[in-house]
Amino acid sequence: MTRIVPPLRLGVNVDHVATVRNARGGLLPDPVRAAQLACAAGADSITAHLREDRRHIRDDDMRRLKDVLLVPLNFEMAATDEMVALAIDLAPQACCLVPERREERTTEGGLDVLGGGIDLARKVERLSAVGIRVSLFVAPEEDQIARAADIGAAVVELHTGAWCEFVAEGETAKAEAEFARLARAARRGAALGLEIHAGHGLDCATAGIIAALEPVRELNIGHFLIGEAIFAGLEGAIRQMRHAMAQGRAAIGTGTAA
Ligand SMILES: CC(=O)[C@@H](O)[C@H](O)COP(=O)(O)O
Ligand SMILES: NCC(=O)COP(=O)(O)O
Repeated sequence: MTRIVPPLRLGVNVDHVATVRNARGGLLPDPVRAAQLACAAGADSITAHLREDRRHIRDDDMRRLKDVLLVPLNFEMAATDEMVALAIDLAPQACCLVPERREERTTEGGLDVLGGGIDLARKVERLSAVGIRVSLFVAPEEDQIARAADIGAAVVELHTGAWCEFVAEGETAKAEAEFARLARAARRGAALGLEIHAGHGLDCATAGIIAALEPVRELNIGHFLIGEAIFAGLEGAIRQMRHAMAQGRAAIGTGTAA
């Protein structure tokens, strides 16, 4: 019997186009132009993280993205009152609530959904009430995922950063243990009715591996693609990524998937 494997979407994160722009001031390179190119190359959605310190994406970038995109915009943001108000005003198709610390170099760890209490639950409710699909960016911890379902999130995005670091450092045993945690978390979330996304630090190799986890429906990838675009162009980088994801997905049901 033929297995119908659900498709895997690619969300392209354009934050680090803005990082390069902001290194010199001015308007170039423009993350909105990168987003349009990414869409032409086959991105299913665009992700942008409006950090509280505006170190890369800025408010005006979010407005312009919302104005021009024909694919869903995934607004990544800290779970603060300021960001919730901005998101409600902008009305993107999706919001991903992430933990944020000013002094961090990049997003460390997952959102503490259990510790977020009623305040986080209310934020999820306010965003959902205006039709925004809410995702919580979490470490692969089953109790956090169960709480995400309890407070009405539609999606969890599993933080793949620790796994990718172990892979890059050649820490094979740690990488295998972390991947097993991701696989368990994905199954548990799907069983609770959550849609499962994954992202952070993925490259073609790791994306190809995680693509073979059937419950995972979307990967959000930025830093690698924007870096690889220097060598292969954005279209070329996205083509390579799509190929890696398709190969990983094709392994499902053949007995060769992880
Ligand atoms: C939450 C997340 O994984 C992405 O937003 C990614 O972190 C890119 O932004 P930073 O590199 O600023 O964390
Ligand atoms: N949510 C993860 C994301 O959008 C991209 O993360 P990265 O590929 O830039 O590390």
